[in-house]
Amino acid sequence: MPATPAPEVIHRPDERFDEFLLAAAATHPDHPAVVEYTDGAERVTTFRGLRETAERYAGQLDRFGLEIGERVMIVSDTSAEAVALVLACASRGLPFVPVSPETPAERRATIERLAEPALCLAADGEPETAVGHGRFGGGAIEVPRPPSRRARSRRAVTPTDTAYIIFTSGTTGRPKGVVMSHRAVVAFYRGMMAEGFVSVGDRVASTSPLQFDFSLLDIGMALGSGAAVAPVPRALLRWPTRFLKVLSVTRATHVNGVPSIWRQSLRHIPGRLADLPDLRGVLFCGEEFPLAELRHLQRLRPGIRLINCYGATESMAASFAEVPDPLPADVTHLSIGNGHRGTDILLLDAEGSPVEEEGVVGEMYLRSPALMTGYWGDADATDAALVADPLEPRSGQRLLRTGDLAFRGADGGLRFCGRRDSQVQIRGNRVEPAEVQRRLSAHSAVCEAAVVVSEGLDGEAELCAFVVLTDGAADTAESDLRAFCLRAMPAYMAPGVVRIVDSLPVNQHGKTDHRRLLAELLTDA
Ligand SMILES: Nc1ncnc2c1ncn2[C@@H]1O[C@H](COS(=O)(=O)NC(=O)C[C@H](N)c2cccc(Br)c2)[C@@H](O)[C@H]1O
Repeated sequence: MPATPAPEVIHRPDERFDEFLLAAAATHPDHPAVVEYTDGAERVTTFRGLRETAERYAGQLDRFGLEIGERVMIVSDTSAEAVALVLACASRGLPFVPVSPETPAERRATIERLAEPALCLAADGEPETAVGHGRFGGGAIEVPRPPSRRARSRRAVTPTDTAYIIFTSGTTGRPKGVVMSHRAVVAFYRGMMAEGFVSVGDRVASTSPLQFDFSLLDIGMALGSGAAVAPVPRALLRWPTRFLKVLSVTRATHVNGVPSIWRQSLRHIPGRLADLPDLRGVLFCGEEFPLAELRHLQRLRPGIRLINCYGATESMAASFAEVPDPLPADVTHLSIGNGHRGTDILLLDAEGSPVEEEGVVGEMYLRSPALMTGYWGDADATDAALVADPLEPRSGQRLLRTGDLAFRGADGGLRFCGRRDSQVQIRGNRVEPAEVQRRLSAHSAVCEAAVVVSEGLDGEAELCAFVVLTDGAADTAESDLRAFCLRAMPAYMAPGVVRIVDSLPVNQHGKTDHRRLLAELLTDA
């Protein structure tokens, strides 16, 4: 008798963000929705419990008489309480603005000045005195000085209303607020569900801060499928033994995160990675996963499902691509696929014409119902990112101009190969630093590499490489690494400076922090 398939979660068309995430409460009320790790044990919140707490928070929010569209800033990491508050805000049409508790005060003040939230609620911390500031916990919201009541002119929440605003660092250093509607987020979630990564009863470990939309992917991937999200406490993430202990205690079947979350475990306790009996899938995004590390992970976990998820906050993500198991030795770029179901990634040249030939680099443009509404309060930046369809400008359809470069592989799948604005001219030749970084990462003695561009003594752009060696390769010299590059690329692409360092800095999202590397160069100059 074949095992009866797990009952499906029932989704209705045009669900609000919260309705999508709580759909499983109707069919699987007693299944785990959030599995938290506290003091060495798991604490489970079921879908019924999550829905009840969300309803309590929604009732608390009603007391303030806010207008649909008024923002609620939430200062918290991912937790059952924070997810419940997010659901409550979405049910009332109040865009939530997630901010990490470790966000520097000045940046938080900037985001607050830009977003002008009606409420600013922290999971814990000192009692607030400013108007609208307060705390949330246990289904209750306390705001010592509530905001003035609003005149309410909107009657109902519509799918094109804003579900959340995520502030990412813009190239100018001024945070850009990415405005995402209910319709866009749910369209992305449906595209992701079509990939069938997780099912009822699974547990998705989430390793990104709530302010990073990757955490919202994790929450949607889990709850939308009737599975549980298992937030990994930020403080434990940086200790490999504790990180793996959390995965073991919460019985994580999937782990989502940027590539750097695996680095220390792969380097120092690879054997322990083999010990996690429930783990069967890893989804990564945000930057390229160094291939040597990826192959190491595959050797330790034969049969594990590795998903390369590509995308920008402006569309949550754009594509999912399975990593071949094992990854063939001659592969130099991972596929990012061609866009998840319901999207289409166009590859266009500088003139806006389609690039058809294999191996030719173009810029990716994304056609998708999951595109952002725009950047908060920045119409010019919005118009630069959401452009008329270059293939049919008359349609009025807007595409996301990603700023990302790619080429098509032999299998038709796209290969990411850097950002348009990171290209440099060196001695008259166009160079993509990511290409040099990939070459250095392919050296057997290298376990991490990053390449930044600085100004050389002659005022020319110069490639500077920072390299972390594998434990057994301490005697590898910078000259060996430069020679390794020269064997595969023209001289102008070989880094002028090669620094061997103990580790690479990562930003608050866990991505290699190129800005900090540049700053180190300038201070040493
Ligand atoms: N898989 C890859 N290979 C290589 N380069 C990648 C990948 N995914 C991104 N990137 C780069 O990161 C940029 C975007 O940065 S971002 O806006 O901070 N957002 C992010 O990184 C995270 C991004 N929102 C995301 C990705 C997946 C799921 C979710 Br949910 C969210 C992209 O434009 C790319 O340049």
